[in-house]
Amino acid sequence: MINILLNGCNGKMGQTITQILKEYPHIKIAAGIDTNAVKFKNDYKVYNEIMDVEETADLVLDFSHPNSINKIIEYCVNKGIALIVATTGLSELHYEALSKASTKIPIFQSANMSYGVNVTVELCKNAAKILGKDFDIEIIEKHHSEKKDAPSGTALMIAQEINSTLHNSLEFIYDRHQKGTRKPNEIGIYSLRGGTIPGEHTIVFAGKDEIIEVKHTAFSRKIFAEGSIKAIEFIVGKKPGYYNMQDLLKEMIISNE
Ligand SMILES: NC(=O)c1ccc[n+]([C@@H]2O[C@H](COP(=O)([O-])OP(=O)(O)OC[C@H]3O[C@@H](n4cnc5c(N)ncnc54)[C@H](O)[C@@H]3O)[C@@H](O)[C@H]2O)c1
Ligand SMILES: O=C(O)C1=N[C@H](C(=O)O)CCC1
Repeated sequence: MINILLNGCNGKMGQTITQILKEYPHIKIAAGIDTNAVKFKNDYKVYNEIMDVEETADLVLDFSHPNSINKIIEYCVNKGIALIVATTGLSELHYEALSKASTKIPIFQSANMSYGVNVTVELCKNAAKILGKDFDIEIIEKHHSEKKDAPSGTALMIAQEINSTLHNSLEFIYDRHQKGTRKPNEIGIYSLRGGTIPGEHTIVFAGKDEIIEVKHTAFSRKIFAEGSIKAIEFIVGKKPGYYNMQDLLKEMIISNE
């Protein structure tokens, strides 16, 4: 049995995970944490504050807000348990804190828990290696109207991965208003917000007289929850370190061979 603490349990992802975990008897939510005391029919106790949690657990799964990162890092390091961070909108300081903590505990961080998006990243990196010099690359992301951060963590992750294959030569542009003509070393990242869109990312490779688009569409939040379950199974028993979806996929490929 794997026992988890679910940070942000009363949010959209917290509730999606609560529902999906009912189909996985080997993973139990020992307790939830949420600053919003709204009463859902959770079959686990919900705390306002992680430091007050009395239940023991193997790890913390976080789908909340960047304002809780420092506290959950402190909690996991003190307890010597693993941490999975799916929250987006993190700052450089948050990443530094996660990296420091990963010398003591296993940390899994991914702006997108779906397999599909992580395969999309690989496709785009390969395309960028071949087309990067001659094609202009731009990213368009669409999400629901309640999303707090922009651009999405996924769009930033895709841009960073593409940039790393192009020797970090790209300048990130988030807004073209009054910017003038596009420069060849730019990568544009644009956000649309509306309705209940669970998530859509389109990566455009625009060349002379031709265009390639790589697009991933999430039809529901279930894909992020299913990926989180794989991340839970992956991180349990791991040595301290900083892990991500690529590590999980590599392990899956090896076990499938
Ligand atoms: N990595 C992924 O695959 C993935 C997928 C979906 C969403 N997300 C990210 O997960 C986060 C949550 O998304 P959501 O759609 O569930 O948002 P949401 O706003 O519906 O839920 C967030 C929940 O966190 C709670 N919360 C806020 N501050 C908190 C704190 N300090 N401590 C504990 N709880 C706190 C809120 O009360 C709320 O219930 C966002 O950052 C989002 O971008 C990541
Ligand atoms: O609904 C959200 O919020 C999502 N956030 C992640 C992001 O910022 O990339 C993943 C997709 C859904």
